[in-house]
Amino acid sequence: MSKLDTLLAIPSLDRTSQQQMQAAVDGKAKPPRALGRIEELAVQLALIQNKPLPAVRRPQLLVFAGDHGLTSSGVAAFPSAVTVSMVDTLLAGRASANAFARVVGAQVSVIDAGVAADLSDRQGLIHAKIAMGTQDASEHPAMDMDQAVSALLVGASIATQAIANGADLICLGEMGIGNSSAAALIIHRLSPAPLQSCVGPGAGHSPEGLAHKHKVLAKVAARTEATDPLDVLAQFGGYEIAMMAGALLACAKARVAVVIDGVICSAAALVALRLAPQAREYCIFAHASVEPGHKIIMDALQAKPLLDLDMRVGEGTGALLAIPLLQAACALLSDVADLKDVLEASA
Ligand SMILES: O=C(O)c1ccc[n+]([C@@H]2O[C@H](COP(=O)([O-])O)[C@@H](O)[C@H]2O)c1
Ligand SMILES: Cc1cc2nc[nH]c2cc1C
Repeated sequence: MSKLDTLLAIPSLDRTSQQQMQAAVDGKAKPPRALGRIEELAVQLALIQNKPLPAVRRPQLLVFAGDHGLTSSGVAAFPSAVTVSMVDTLLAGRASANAFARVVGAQVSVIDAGVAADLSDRQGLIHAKIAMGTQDASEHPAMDMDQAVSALLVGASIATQAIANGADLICLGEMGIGNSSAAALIIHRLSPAPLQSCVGPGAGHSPEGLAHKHKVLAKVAARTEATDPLDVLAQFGGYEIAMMAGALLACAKARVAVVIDGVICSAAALVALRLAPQAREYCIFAHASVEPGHKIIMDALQAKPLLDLDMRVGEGTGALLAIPLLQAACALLSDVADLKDVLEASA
């Protein structure tokens, strides 16, 4: 069995105790189903962790960073060099994700998946660079198959390590100028939906800039008819997307819940779940990105994000904001009285 086959051999979520967990939630001191989706999360976490009292005490955010050769075709409003600057900002604890992580008590790790700069001198960075950014996908596949598979496996081993170090919840996030283009192409091929409906302004675009992005991405899409998930990943990139997909699969394998951020992270989830659909039940979709491709993924995966805050930053910001909801779901099971005791006391 290849390493990839081993990673993809994920057992389906064991639902043996589902009725029992549902009964525990139903028996809490509240009107039936009155805590709505928090109740669903409680059951999901109990099944994932295989414990009647699941807990989220050591959440960990993994922010994967990578650059995209396609930016040389002018698909992004910001220059590629912003990827390095934001990696430095994340390392300095000054990005939105760091601020939110402090609020919710999460640890943050930043990973160089494929930034187009030598970052070997950066302290505190996880050095996992596969290449100095992807190839320009308008001319060539963004990466070759070996690079795509390596990135999946490296992402998986980073998540596995975080879990071995004690993380009981993994949040995924990314940073990469140009990666909304890679995400749009992946969504188009794997959902599948017309390319035009998958393309949005990304980190920001003038109407003219967005029209140019549509044109370039149509040319990229016309270069290949790939629909196989691994092939699509290799054709369109990028390294941070591949590593997030691998990390998601490793979480499912380790029975750890994994929180999915915005549109780029969700595109990585789409790749992972096309490769191993059983991993779906370990995923928590945190928030509805305003980027149009996000809703297409949610529909394709029959997922409903927890939050809708008009966000589109990335970095794992939305995933972090879902942590208190997950902790509330755990507290429902551990801290709330039983309805029968309340009713007996009132009799
Ligand atoms: O998370 C999202 O839904 C999201 C939506 C649009 C843009 N982003 C962020 O913006 C960057 C990609 O945008 P772009 O325009 O450079 O392709 C990348 O660093 C992402 O983290 C993130
Ligand atoms: C400033 C900036 C911060 C980001 N964080 C994630 N993606 C980003 C894109 C930009 C442009």
